[in-house]
Amino acid sequence: MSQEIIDIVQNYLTPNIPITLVSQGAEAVVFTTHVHPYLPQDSNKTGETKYIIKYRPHKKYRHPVIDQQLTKKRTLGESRLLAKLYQIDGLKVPKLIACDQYNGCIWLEFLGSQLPDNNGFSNLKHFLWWNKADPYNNVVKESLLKVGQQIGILHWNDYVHGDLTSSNIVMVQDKLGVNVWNPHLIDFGLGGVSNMVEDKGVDLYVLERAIISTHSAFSDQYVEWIMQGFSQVYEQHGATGEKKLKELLKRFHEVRMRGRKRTMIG
Ligand SMILES: Nc1ncnc2c1ncn2[C@@H]1O[C@H](COP(=O)(O)OP(=O)(O)OP(=O)(O)O)[C@@H](O)[C@H]1O
Repeated sequence: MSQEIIDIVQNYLTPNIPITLVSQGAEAVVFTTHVHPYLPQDSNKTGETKYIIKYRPHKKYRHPVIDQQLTKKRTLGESRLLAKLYQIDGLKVPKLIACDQYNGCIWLEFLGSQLPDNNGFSNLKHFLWWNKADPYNNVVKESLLKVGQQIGILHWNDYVHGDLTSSNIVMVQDKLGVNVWNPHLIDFGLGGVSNMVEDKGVDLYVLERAIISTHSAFSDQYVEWIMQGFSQVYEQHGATGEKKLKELLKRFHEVRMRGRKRTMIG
């Protein structure tokens, strides 16, 4: 990780906003902080509340003007999308707190927690690993049904994720029950509006591949539960929902077949 990028972000934020590095992806560098971008400092006296700062660094290989335009477009695009998704009934995504498109920065609500016994951050991938000793327990089943419902709500509203891996689903423990986990969808950098069954089928396929690659022994059952939850959302919408679901499942199957053929041929 380049210290240069951390210094740029720290310099931009000023030393009043201490940051901790979380990850460096292809697109963005992600930090946490305990300081809210515009509320008074004492609004987080206990220091319990954390925020995410997602920063899109300058890409040296791009022309500076194009780079600035792209950064602005992508930062604003992800922020607008998140703001819209946050308003959809039942859909769980992080709350957008602030957006500085000129500096490529988004502030978000921090979701999730560390899993017990050093099992890592509570994304779906780690959550399933954490449960591997009893892989089909009821908490896993209920959680995967809810994962499917989240994707169902997203797709039913004609939005797609674009990078639906098990790391981009964060499991948030319910305040009222230690065994209740509510999946939230994060990282909408490649997301957008789409009513195309192809885009939705690809979302489902990407998640299926992610689960097969990390939890192959249990993936059939896991994907079945996710698809059960997904289908429930469509079935709630009567004949129209059933019809759309049928088309979508057909395309998901086709995307899967194409993927298998590609893997076989190489
Ligand atoms: N709202 C959030 N709450 C908690 N953790 C988050 C949040 N947003 C991002 N993260 C953490 O930061 C990581 C990277 O975030 P994100 O996926 O949005 O960035 P990215 O650069 O697109 O990543 P990648 O290229 O790896 O997909 C996530 O996997 C997650 O661990």
